[in-house]
Amino acid sequence: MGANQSTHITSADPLQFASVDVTDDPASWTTYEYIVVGGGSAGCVLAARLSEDRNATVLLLEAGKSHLSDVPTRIPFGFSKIFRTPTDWNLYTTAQTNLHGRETYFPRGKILGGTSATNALIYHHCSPEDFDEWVSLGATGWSYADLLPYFKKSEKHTPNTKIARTDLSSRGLDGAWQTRHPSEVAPIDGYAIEACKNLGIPHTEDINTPKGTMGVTHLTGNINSKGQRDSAATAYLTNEVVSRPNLTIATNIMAEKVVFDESGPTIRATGVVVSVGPTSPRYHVAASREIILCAGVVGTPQMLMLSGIGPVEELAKHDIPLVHALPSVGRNLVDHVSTGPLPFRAKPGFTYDYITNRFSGFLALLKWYAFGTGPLSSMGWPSAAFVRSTDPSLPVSRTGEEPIPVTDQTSRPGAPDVELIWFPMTVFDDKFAKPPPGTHGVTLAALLLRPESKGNITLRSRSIWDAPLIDPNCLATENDLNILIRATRLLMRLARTEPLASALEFGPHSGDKSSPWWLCDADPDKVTDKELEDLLRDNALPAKHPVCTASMGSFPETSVVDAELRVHGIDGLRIVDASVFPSQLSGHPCAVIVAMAEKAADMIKKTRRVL
Ligand SMILES: Cc1cc2nc3c(=O)[nH]c(=O)nc-3n(C[C@H](O)[C@H](O)[C@H](O)COP(=O)(O)OP(=O)(O)OC[C@H]3O[C@@H](n4cnc5c(N)ncnc54)[C@H](O)[C@@H]3O)c2cc1C
Repeated sequence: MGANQSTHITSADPLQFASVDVTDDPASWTTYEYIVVGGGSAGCVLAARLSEDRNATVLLLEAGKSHLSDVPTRIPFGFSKIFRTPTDWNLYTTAQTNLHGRETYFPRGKILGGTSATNALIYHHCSPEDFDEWVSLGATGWSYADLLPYFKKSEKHTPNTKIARTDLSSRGLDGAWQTRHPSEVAPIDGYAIEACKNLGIPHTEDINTPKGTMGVTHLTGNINSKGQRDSAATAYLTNEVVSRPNLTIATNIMAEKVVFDESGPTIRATGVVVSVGPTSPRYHVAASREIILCAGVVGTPQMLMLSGIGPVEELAKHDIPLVHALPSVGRNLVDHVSTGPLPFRAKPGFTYDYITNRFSGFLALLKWYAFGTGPLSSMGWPSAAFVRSTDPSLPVSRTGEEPIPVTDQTSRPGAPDVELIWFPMTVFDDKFAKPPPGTHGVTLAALLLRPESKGNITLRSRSIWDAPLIDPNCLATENDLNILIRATRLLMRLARTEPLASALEFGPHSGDKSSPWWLCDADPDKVTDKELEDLLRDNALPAKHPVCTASMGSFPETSVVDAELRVHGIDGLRIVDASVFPSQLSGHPCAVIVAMAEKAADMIKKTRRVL
């Protein structure tokens, strides 16, 4: 099937859209104007927007399967059930020196919709101040004011004043991507919110406004009117979009590398090599205007390096011919760091632990399927508190003692560096293992939102089929560790604040660190900072928000793309995904990535009109 034929979603037969690798002459390859690599959170937006112009032919390449008729990704509360399945890339970090050498799980979605189809559904603009920092780092045109129209363009928000008064002047009401509060949350949620208020954390009705993100809030999620997840694929790849004759969507296809025309005065990206397995034939497909990499924070730098763009020494290590040296490719990996799950015992009736019982779980599934309601329509983290670890009003130390020293890492004084969250079930590890029958609990966690520590993505081999080495370098600085120690003690205080305290059950303070409940029972005035440090080194995890591995900036020595998201020194190649963030946001990144893709689509369309 060629570029001009009617298409829907094709799977695993590159001959339907690409040319067999019989010649090096791109003129003989199947040609599209735009090739979008990676049908994830950003890629779906770009494919949909660029193909609005019926004269533009667009090919979307996705390594994972189609989202159509995939049920697990539709269940809002069930995202952890996707972990380590074929819908996930099954990635792990390298041994983390500062986490007692642990290799931690690093989930990423492998399906149309990408990680927006497998994440925790939290819709967040993040802090307006974060984007001021972006501008100061060379990302001209990416201030919060610049992005707000695209947040609005992408969102279709349905308010629910019974839960919170969202600020409709800052929210999109007729965009593609649905957001709303879940119709049901576990009772423990209200207790945690009230406890936050009693602890001195202000209540914020809507954190997605120019006023910023501080305070405790009911989160909005990407949930549709049927209580199902709305991913970038379900939102943007509608039946109308998928049936456009100028759009080809190819799934179960790996994009291996970009190829270039180096014969002219500038280097131009001309095509992509694809395959369906490590030993399958290679196929070529050409782009007459642009190739847009949307393969995510891991896939994009891996592809760039395999294509010959990256740090000279890294390419040389794998005998990859250098096309263009860009030392920042794969560098500057920053992820939020979570305390990891910290379970606290709850009294019966407050949590969703009962759905781990097979019969109750089945009833919950039926309820969700038939009515779109019940626990499975809820979000894992339906509310959260955004705070500053340096806030002198918050109890982050033992009574009467100075808190462990930290220096401020926030983007600006109005932005947070810590997020407190609560999951209405007992989780003993990141596998979300089933707790023993009869267990009732809430799992608390804190996220370090502005780590100083930076890691990198490097190549394991010169094959795209070998996952690259992922080193987020968690807790590499003392300051990162100390902020998380303050946050952990704050969580302990929150648990012992009414009315949450009355919904939980505490045992006597004990030194038994082998018990999963030791932090629950530990007295926040007795536990030492050293004990909390040991806990974090044993329990902390990258918080699944990695960014910056092909960052935006003005200089090729320190960044990979310019403010128009064009790869420095290469014509016809852009990057649109989490890898281009100039710095880490103090919040959840998916809404920003979708808004960024909306803005990028406008930029690309404008170029097309000019040419
Ligand atoms: C468990 C979890 C929970 C999270 N919760 C939230 C949350 O609640 N809110 C929030 O805002 N963020 C959350 N995030 C983070 C957020 O979802 C991601 O940062 C975001 O979706 C990344 O978007 P992206 O476009 O950069 O990449 P992705 O959405 O991951 O898209 C990349 C796509 O490229 C494809 N791909 C990769 N390599 C290739 C290749 N070589 N050839 C072809 N295709 C390829 C992938 O299969 C994927 O579809 C969470 C993440 C995880 C893992």
